[in-house]
Amino acid sequence: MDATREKKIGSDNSVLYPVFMNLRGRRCVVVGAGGVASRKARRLLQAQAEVVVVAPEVSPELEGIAHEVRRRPYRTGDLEGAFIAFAATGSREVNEAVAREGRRLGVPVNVADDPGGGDFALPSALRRGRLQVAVSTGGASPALAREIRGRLEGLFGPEWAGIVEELWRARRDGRAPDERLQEEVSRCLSRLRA
Ligand SMILES: C[C@@]1(CC(=O)O)C2=NC(=C\c3[nH]c(c(CCC(=O)O)c3CC(=O)O)Cc3[nH]c(c(CC(=O)O)c3CCC(=O)O)/C=C3\N/C(=C\2)[C@@H](CCC(=O)O)[C@]3(C)CC(=O)O)/[C@H]1CCC(=O)O
Ligand SMILES: NC(=O)c1ccc[n+]([C@@H]2O[C@H](COP(=O)([O-])OP(=O)(O)OC[C@H]3O[C@@H](n4cnc5c(N)ncnc54)[C@H](O)[C@@H]3O)[C@@H](O)[C@H]2O)c1
Repeated sequence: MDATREKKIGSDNSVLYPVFMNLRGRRCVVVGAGGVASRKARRLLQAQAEVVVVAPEVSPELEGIAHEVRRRPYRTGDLEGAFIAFAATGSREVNEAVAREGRRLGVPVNVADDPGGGDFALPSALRRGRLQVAVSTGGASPALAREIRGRLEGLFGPEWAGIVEELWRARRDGRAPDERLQEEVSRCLSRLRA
């Protein structure tokens, strides 16, 4: 195995590299169609990715999300043309096979049942429009990440979506945020102090 590949999630003191990735129009292959695969596919849809689902049975919800459904077990070749992939079946062997194909093709793979086996892990994230706050424990405790995210939900009200949208518009148009907007940002920031 390639030495750079041996640095696995949680296996040493390195931390995962935090990144917000632009997946718009990118082909993302999701292998599996249970609760975990569906959660991942939902977020891919929000990112406007082109989702390909591979699984023997696919729920109507996933059918609605998927750009393409391959209604059968995974087979080698399914990752061809993928930008990234998700191994989220209930079978360790199948998930490992997906990870192997990813390594061969240079396609990064998220492996749902093995915090040490994947190329990237998903954070627990809250979303208010364009604003996202993401929490990761690097596979140490997904339950803790979810718990922390849950507490942050209460801190960030729905008003943040509008504020960040307005900031985005001003930035896009090359305008400085006006005084009213600046005051609103300050008010919301001061409410974040616990
Ligand atoms: C954050 C979140 C994002 C997402 O997936 O969207 C996420 N897991 C979430 C939920 C969740 N995970 C688990 C349960 C059921 C039990 C429980 O509650 O503990 C639930 C609850 C549920 O499913 O409701 C158990 C679990 N998770 C992993 C394993 C494998 C292992 O550790 O061996 C097992 C044991 C499986 C088993 O034995 O059955 C692995 C991973 N899970 C990760 C992310 C990555 C590390 C993130 C980090 O540590 O920061 C990583 C490494 C890979 C990845 O998937 O990227 C999402 C919360 C979303 C939210 O609600 O905000
Ligand atoms: N990362 C996480 O957040 C997290 C959370 C909970 C559980 N898990 C792990 O994720 C995995 C999936 O969990 P789940 O609750 O979605 O399971 P599930 O049993 O609901 O779903 C498994 C899916 O895999 C599909 N599948 C089985 N064999 C396949 C094959 N050969 N090719 C393609 N698809 C196949 C099934 O059709 C089904 O859709 C489990 O291994 C579990 O340990 C991960």
